[in-house]
Amino acid sequence: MNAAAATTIVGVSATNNDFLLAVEGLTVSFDGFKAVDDLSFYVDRDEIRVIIGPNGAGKTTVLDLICGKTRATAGSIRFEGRELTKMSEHEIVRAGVGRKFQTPSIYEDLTVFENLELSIPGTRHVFKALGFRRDRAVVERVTRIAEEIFLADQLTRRGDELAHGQKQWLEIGMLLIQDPALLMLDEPVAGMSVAERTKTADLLNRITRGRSVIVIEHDMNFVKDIAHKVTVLHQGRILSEGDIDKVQSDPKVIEVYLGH
Ligand SMILES: Nc1ncnc2c1ncn2[C@@H]1O[C@H](COP(=O)(O)OP(=O)(O)OP(=O)(O)O)[C@@H](O)[C@H]1O
Repeated sequence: MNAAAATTIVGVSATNNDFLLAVEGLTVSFDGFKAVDDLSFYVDRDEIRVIIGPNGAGKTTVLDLICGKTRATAGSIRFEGRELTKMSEHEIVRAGVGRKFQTPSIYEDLTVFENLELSIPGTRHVFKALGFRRDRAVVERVTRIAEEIFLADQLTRRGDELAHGQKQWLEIGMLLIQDPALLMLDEPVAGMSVAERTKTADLLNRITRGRSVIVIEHDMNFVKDIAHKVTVLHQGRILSEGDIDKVQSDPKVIEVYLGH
């Protein structure tokens, strides 16, 4: 069911739990400036949603609001029926929301294996404990994720030895190993080669079985490869929304974004 249909059926507010994420009336003001202004959008289960828009449109701020880094001035963010605006960042992570920032933040002095292992919920303190041994389940889980992110043959390499694209994949893997129901990625292919972008599109298309992904992106070729639906932001509001063809041919979008 799409957002419009849900709104029609339930009337005023589409608090419909069919959606993985329902953002309604979301607003944040910084000293009176509304970076996000009465924004509503809905993300389906297993959907890849791409958010595009000019610089300063509010894209990163929307992700900051969803993950709890920034507090909303008004509005609601319902995720699997739970209200995120009232939860701390840690609670939001535990509820199943993973967020990757623009620059990779892996542990440079640890191996790929160790980076993934440390990201498994609950292993951080076990790792430090005397006599900790890796059990087979951990090894299998790390190996499975490493295969997904094209790093199966890089497990013993240190983070600082990886190429930029490999670091980006490792960070996606560090989120995937936590098995989030919603994964949010801010410009994941920035600085990647064309071949790496193609592999990343393949990776994102594979991982949406059982989870949804929100991606902020400027590279329209990449957007075409992954987007189920595109939301175009401008001045903190939705300028256009729909499939890539609809959005690309929308005169308003061409005027403020694509035509530049
Ligand atoms: N903590 C903050 N305090 C004050 N203003 C902020 C804050 N965070 C964001 N803004 C402002 O809100 C607006 C939206 O910023 P945001 O980073 O969300 O845009 P964006 O669409 O992600 O842009 P870009 O494509 O350049 O990353 C900008 O004008 C920015 O300066």
